[in-house]
Amino acid sequence: MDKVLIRELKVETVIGIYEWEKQIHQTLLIDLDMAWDNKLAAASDDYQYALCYETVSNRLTALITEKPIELIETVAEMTAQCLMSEFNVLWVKVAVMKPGAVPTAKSVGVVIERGHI
Ligand SMILES: Nc1nc2c(c(=O)[nH]1)N=C([C@H](O)[C@@H](O)CO)CN2
Repeated sequence: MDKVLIRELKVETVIGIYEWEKQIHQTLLIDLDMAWDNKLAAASDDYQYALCYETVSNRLTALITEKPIELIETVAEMTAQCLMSEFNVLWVKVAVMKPGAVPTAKSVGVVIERGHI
């Protein structure tokens, strides 16, 4: 299965369940594996057939920073639904990491897979 990948997309946003977290911005790091048939883009060398990782990154950053969110699970689900509905991605794996959320862990996070090929 072909994929388009984004690694460690950095999104600064209001995220968390505690009152103090609603007053600050924190960093999320997002990894995306998006099923995409890359054959057509490669054969034609034509951008119109590519899943544009730049456009995806910008759209997801806008979506996630639109309003405060409590759970990183919500971020993961919103991300997956956006990719499937707006970009016609048939399957996606989304990992959302919140570095520093637990002082004794380098990072914590969730991963989901949605859709099917
Ligand atoms: N499964 C989750 N557990 C926790 C979350 C979360 O989003 N998903 N969030 C918090 C707090 O916001 C935490 O990040 C503050 O350190 C706690 N557990």
